[in-house]
Amino acid sequence: MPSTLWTPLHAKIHRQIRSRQLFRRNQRLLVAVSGGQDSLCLIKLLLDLQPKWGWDLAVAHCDHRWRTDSQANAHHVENLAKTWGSQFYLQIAQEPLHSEAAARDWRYQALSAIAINHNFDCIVTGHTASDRAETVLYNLIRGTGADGLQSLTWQRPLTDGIVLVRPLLEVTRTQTAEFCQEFQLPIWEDSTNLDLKYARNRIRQELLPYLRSNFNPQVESALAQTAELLQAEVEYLEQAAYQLWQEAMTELSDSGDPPNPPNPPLLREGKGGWGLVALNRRVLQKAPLALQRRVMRYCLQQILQISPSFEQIEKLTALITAPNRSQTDPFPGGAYASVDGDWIYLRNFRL
Ligand SMILES: Nc1ncnc2c1ncn2[C@@H]1O[C@H](COP(=O)(O)OP(=O)(O)OP(=O)(O)O)[C@@H](O)[C@H]1O
Repeated sequence: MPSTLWTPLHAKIHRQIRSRQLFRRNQRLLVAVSGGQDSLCLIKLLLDLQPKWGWDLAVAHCDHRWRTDSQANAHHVENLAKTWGSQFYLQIAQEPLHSEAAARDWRYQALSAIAINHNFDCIVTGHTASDRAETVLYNLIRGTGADGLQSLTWQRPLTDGIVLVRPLLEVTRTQTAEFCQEFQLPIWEDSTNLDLKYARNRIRQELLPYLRSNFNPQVESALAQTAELLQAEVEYLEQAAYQLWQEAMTELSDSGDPPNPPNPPLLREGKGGWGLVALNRRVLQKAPLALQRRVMRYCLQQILQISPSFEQIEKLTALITAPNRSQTDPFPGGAYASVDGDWIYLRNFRL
């Protein structure tokens, strides 16, 4: 990289990394670079901050093979890595990936594989405040709760001791574009970003500009701020719900055995998950609805091995106050829940 000019953005990111403890000194960082403006801005900032922090930076690129220019894109990033003197790792999809969701899943697997094979415990991506705003809108429209709205977080565990870090979450796409222009970074334009058949592109190109001109010129930052606020609230709720879950399940030993079936284990683990969960209703009845729903979601996740729907969670939550002997309709796969006195039993007969 030609210039080591220190800009306000350098200072901001340096501060963020320190105050949020995103990275350690001398850490090995695997930076995911697509070649677009956000990840080029990211790698440039990290390369410039590198002397202060002593990081060992490497570049990873994933070729989804979904565009005719994807191989050329990969070469472009490889050449850039060479000019920066950085190690370069490439993963190529075995077959072309055409849906956004499939591409994302494969990309995280591919990045994790590089990290595991080459001893990195941290993968860094260039997600921005604009991505955060789009995610808030996208998930709001789909009807996810607070968890979906806050889902782009600064840090999240990916797999096997590898953490994903997103240091640009308070930087907008306008800012990354200006930064790339200032440093003349050679952006690889992704033609699919313009394709309006993808919901995300319609949010980016149609919905957000509409909201900006008709409701709030700062709508991106406002939505990103909403995600930031919700992140802390979801973290708090998760901790409280986890504690309640433990209490609802451990009450058994304090209050004697549940009536039926006699002496069941609280959790019986089968091949792919749990076969039986027993929850104490008296413990759950004292808790607020927000926590009751979360506990029921955990249980269904364990039993059904999928992310449960709103209706499924509501059905199970209703059993907390339902009359004795109440029962739910079967959940997918045949699992069902029933009330026996102070206890809710959730059974999955497949396990
Ligand atoms: N093909 C890829 N190879 C490596 N990393 C990628 C790739 N695609 C995306 N990423 C990483 O995921 C982040 C967010 O992905 P998104 O799909 O929003 O990428 P994008 O629109 O291509 O963004 P960017 O402008 O950073 O290229 C990127 O900033 C980058 O760090």
